[in-house]
Amino acid sequence: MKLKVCGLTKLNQIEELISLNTNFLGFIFYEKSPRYVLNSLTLKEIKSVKHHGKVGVFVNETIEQILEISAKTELNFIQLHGDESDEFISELRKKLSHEIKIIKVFRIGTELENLKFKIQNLKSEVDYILFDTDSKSFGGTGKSFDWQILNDLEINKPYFLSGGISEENIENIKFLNQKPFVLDINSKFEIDPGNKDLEKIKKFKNHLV
Ligand SMILES: O=C(O)c1ccccc1NCC(=O)[C@H](O)[C@H](O)COP(=O)(O)O
Repeated sequence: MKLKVCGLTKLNQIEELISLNTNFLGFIFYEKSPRYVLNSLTLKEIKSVKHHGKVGVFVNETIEQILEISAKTELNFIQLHGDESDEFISELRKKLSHEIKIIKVFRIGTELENLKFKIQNLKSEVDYILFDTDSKSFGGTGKSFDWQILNDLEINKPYFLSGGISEENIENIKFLNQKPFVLDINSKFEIDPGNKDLEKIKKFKNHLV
């Protein structure tokens, strides 16, 4: 399983995570997040990060903004974390460079009825799925959802698992029929929002081998 560390805001921590072979680096471009990256880093600084797994996280952002930010920062993945429609994704795909992959987020809350249908009818324009816990703040809550729900789904794309992943619950991965392609960690590995606890991340990485 691969690892994504999301909500990065510090260049020295990013460099250390790269040296630890972290597979995906998540940058949040959502102003309301306490991990909004542009409060700490410039577009140029994000561009200067040399890595093939740079993920930009967007919440109900316009296509123009996504295109502008991804071009200026040289993102490799666009994570759509809001309520983006199929039409929006198709439009974005047409305009986005084909080297950039799209991750569509499914936030899991109490509304489970349409989930099966949505996953089965997912547009081919989507390259990866990410499952997170639903909340008013969209993400970064540190709360996990009931992973058993995933065992009732036919997941036809590689998926990222997120939402409160920590050393305490990682063992439960063994109960999943289809294993995640990537584990996405965030607030459970922070000293404060955007400031990662690298020692804790190093320790966690031992669970992935
Ligand atoms: O982390 C945020 O502040 C955030 C805010 C709004 C949308 C997405 C956000 N994070 C995106 C992620 O991919 C997180 O890793 C994911 O939500 C899990 O976070 P956590 O529950 O803290 O492990």
